[in-house]
Amino acid sequence: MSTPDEELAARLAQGAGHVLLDVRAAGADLTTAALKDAGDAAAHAYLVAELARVRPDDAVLSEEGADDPVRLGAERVWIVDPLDGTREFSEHDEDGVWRSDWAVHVALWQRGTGLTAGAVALPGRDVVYTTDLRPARAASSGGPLRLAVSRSRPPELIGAIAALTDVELVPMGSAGVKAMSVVTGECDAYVHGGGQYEWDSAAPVAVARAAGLHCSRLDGTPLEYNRPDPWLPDLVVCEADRADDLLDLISRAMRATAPAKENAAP
Ligand SMILES: Nc1ncnc2c1ncn2[C@@H]1O[C@H](COP(=O)(O)O)[C@@H](OP(=O)(O)O)[C@H]1O
Ligand SMILES: [Mg+2]
Repeated sequence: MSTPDEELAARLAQGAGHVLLDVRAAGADLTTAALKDAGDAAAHAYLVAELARVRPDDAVLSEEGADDPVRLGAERVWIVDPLDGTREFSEHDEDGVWRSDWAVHVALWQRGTGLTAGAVALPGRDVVYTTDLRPARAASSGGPLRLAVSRSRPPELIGAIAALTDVELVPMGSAGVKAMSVVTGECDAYVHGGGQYEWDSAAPVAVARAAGLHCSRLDGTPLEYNRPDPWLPDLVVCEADRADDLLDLISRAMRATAPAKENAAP
């Protein structure tokens, strides 16, 4: 049974997704930059208006809004990324079809509990993943470790992991899409380092945790949300029973990249 907050998260993520599909359909004549801006702005406006209407007492932290410090004293904070994978939203694939690896993230953080509800919509694929809906997860292939990685800026760490073990890199846009690829079993893990913000991972982590997956910082420490500085630069999402092995592999890969950094020219 889903809670009212879970139902709301799903409805808002789906609603913002419809707004984004409309923006893209109407924006054929826009430049890529203008299309990205229009999508970010329209999805943000929809989300904050709906939250103000149905949850007027809750605070909001959105990638596209000014950060209101009232959230730091709030009991309930909606952490939203109106358009994650903005770049992919504005691009076509090699067949000339609009790319579908972008997402809308809606998560609820509550004081003392952390992330309590969340939804990740993939509007280009007409699917919404939520904290109360557990899709059947395809079994692990047993082959190389299938890693979901950024298609535009794969972290340096990924190369170091690939040097230590047999991996299959699966490039795609959007943190939400990558995390959901682990939820469905398309990939074994999503490993990210080098930079991100709370809104990039809050809803994906809420959904992945509800699906029984391990989610943490790369050093295994907890992901914490609604911090004064929303910078949350790294994370790993993977099957719970391979978390220890993967965290050990990440630790060795990080040690392998560290000397190169120390010796690098300033
Ligand atoms: N090094 C970095 N610094 C800041 N944000 C980053 C980042 N690497 C990835 N991200 C953000 O994480 C999301 C997924 O990126 P990617 O598809 O490359 O994995 C994107 O969010 P937005 O599209 O909402 O900006 C992107 O901006
Ligand atoms: Mg994002």
